[in-house]
Amino acid sequence: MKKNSVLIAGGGSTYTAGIVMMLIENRDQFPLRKLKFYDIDEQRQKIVADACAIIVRERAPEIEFAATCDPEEAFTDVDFVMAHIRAGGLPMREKDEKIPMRYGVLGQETCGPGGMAYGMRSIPAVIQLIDYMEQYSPKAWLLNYSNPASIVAEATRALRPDSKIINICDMPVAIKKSFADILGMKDTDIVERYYGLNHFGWWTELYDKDGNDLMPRLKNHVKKWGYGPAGDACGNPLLADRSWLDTFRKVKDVYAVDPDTLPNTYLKYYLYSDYVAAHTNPEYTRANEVMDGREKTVFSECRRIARNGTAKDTSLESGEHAEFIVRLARALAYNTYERMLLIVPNNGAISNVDPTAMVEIPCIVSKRGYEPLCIGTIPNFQKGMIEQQVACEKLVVEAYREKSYQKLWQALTLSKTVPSAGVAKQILDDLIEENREYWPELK
Ligand SMILES: NC(=O)c1ccc[n+]([C@@H]2O[C@H](COP(=O)([O-])OP(=O)(O)OC[C@H]3O[C@@H](n4cnc5c(N)ncnc54)[C@H](O)[C@@H]3O)[C@@H](O)[C@H]2O)c1
Ligand SMILES: O=P(O)(O)OC[C@H]1O[C@H](O[C@H]2[C@H](O)[C@@H](O)[C@@H](O)O[C@@H]2CO)[C@H](O)[C@@H](O)[C@@H]1O
Ligand SMILES: [Mn+2]
Repeated sequence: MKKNSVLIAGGGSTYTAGIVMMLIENRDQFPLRKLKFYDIDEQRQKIVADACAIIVRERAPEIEFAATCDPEEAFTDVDFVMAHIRAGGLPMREKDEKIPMRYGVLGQETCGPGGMAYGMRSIPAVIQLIDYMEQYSPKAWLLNYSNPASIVAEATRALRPDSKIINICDMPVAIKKSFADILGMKDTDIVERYYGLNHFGWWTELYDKDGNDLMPRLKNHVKKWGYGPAGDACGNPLLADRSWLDTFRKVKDVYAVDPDTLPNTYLKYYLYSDYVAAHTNPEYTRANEVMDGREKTVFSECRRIARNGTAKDTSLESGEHAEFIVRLARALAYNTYERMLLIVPNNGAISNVDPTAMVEIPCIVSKRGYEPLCIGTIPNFQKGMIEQQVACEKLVVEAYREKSYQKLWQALTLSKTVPSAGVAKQILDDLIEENREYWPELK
């Protein structure tokens, strides 16, 4: 079996250690020869890298490990780049979330004005990663988690159409784990049909390996509990965070709008934007929760490992985020023909949606890349929502390319989360002020 060289871009991410654990645990199926980290923040990356160097040394000493901020060293001799960078870091996420709330509009990492602001920062950063990869390892694949994945995907389609990049999201995988918990099954035994945009999609069919329909049982549960557990019992670590449990519960109301399908949790931001805005503390948003929670937990554990010189008793662990990206790399490297949800050019897969939209749909993955499955015609409700959202995302990318204030204003105005062009303009003007370091100067 050929051994792989993997580069994790965004080495200082709170998710990096989880991916390292997953790569080590799965090296019989996806063998590694080299593992490198790349980041623009040397100090932040060092916290994670010092711990991961110990983990690799103790558990898989045959893997050559390095962490660097030098693009040439990072991107040379690489088979896969796994990217999860956050342009502007968590402090800018906090601004994305808080600025729209000044005007009564919800603030979210990937949805609405906050998502668009983040998109304007992420586009050049992810394009830069592609260019480094193509310069130093032109045969490599870039598997990208960096958000907002929809806008990033549209930008890569428009600006680097021939590049070997696949944009992905772990939300459907995480939701599928909830389906499995609800049904008392393994998630790998559930087959799905799903379509939409990133953080904006619907399941139309879920069945088991014998072809039995799982939708009726799931719908009965969702009507009462959303995607949360029945009652208070909960073994899912994600739902230990109150805000995630609320989101999983709110699916009950999102589902009620279209009981023929099961929705992605993120649709609450579009269908219940007033409720979300009214139920968010404008002084303490999700970015604050993450800085006080996941970031502190992961970094203090990394520092503890480095201090003790061992990771034998570590609490660091991998989850579905790591599992999904490693499975994707394995399918590309070893031709497994695995069926996975990817964000890809529509190209007719959803026949009544713009062929140039970047859609999230099931694909078959092999050494030759991905082959999307055909979805066919979708109903007017989903079609209308998708078209509005695709227009927003395309306008953000056009605004970035043309440095156009007008187009970014149109993008914000068109978002289902924003009540008027006047409010859109106020939010945009504040976002421009706070993003001067990251956005092109708009004309
Ligand atoms: N697609 C998905 O479903 C999914 C799931 C989880 C997380 N994410 C995304 O993963 C990313 C990381 O999340 P996090 O909470 O760990 O963030 P984080 O801020 O903890 O880590 C991101 C890292 O990226 C680095 N970085 C920023 N700009 C960079 C650049 N231009 N080049 C190289 N490195 C750069 C930062 O220095 C930081 O160390 C975010 O974009 C988040 O939205 C996506
Ligand atoms: O608010 P955050 O930073 O905790 O989460 C934002 C991300 O949420 C989704 O990712 C989930 C993921 O689905 C789950 O499997 C687990 O890994 O937790 C993640 C959240 O921490 C979403 O898909 C991402 O795009 C968001 O960045
Ligand atoms: Mn996602």
